[in-house]
Amino acid sequence: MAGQLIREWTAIQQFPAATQEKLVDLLGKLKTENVNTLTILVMGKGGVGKSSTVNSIIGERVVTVSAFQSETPRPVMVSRSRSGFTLNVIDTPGLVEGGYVSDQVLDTIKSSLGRFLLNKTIDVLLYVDRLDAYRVDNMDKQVVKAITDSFGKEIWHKAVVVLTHAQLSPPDALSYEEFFSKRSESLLKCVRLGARISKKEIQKFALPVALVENSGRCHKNENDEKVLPTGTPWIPNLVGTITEVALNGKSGILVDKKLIEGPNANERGKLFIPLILAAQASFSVSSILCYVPYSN
Ligand SMILES: Nc1nc2c(ncn2[C@@H]2O[C@H](COP(=O)(O)OP(=O)(O)OP(=O)(O)O)[C@@H](O)[C@H]2O)c(=O)[nH]1
Repeated sequence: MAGQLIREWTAIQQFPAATQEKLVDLLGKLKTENVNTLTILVMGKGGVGKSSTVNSIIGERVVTVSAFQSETPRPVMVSRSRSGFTLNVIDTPGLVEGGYVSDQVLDTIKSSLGRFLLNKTIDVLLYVDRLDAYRVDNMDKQVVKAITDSFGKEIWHKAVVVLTHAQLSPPDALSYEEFFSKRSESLLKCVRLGARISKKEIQKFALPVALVENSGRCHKNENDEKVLPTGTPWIPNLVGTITEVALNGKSGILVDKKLIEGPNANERGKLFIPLILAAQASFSVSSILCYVPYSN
């Protein structure tokens, strides 16, 4: 991991004792399965809580959070180690710019992954959105499609759908559970469409959903752990889901030249050859026509 600074994961001690205990158990589970490094890629639209979630997982403010577009240069990889175990979390910019999925942002993400992780794997994708959004539209499908086109359909084997702003009071007469299941079902439907997961394949792609409440005003239980309205402490729950996905037997996504440059990079290059040759030819012709020989 060229030039990547790996710090000791001291912020784990900032978590309440009950959370620390569960996290240490989960890291132990990974280590018994010979997983000594876990690399998590965080992606989604802008303003959905990607950076806040990264900070919540690490337990300190490692990336800037802003109500407006963040000014911290991203992608950024934060690495922490603890008792021989290394956690890498990669925060990325929002994938939508000016109402469209930005190819430029995707290219920047891929080239940064080349710097951070060449020939290593992405073990888990956190696909982040908000629980308190009431609509799923074509843009959501386009974002998932763009991720699928760049990383392959297999990335959804390693995905957790993360819904932030989880401490909400549902509208109308819906219970929290009903609201959650409606929102997550419509988002999962959209992810399956964008990822081209057919009805036959639904069983193969588990797509677990984890709830997150990054706000400092998140309710706490008697052990001082941040809890969801259902009473579940969400940090160990999220890390538990990440651990299950990491150990689900499917391969991680290898960051190789093909992924960084795109599967058809050579083909795309070939398409441009006739254009380049034509431009060169017209340049030579115009140079000849413009050449006025010097005469005495
Ligand atoms: N109440 C609440 N606010 C949140 C939560 N997560 C993020 N926010 C707020 O939402 C805003 C955007 O959060 P970020 O973490 O910067 O979101 P992002 O997806 O990284 O945004 P971009 O930088 O635009 O890509 C900030 O004002 C956060 O404080 C959450 O779970 N609950």
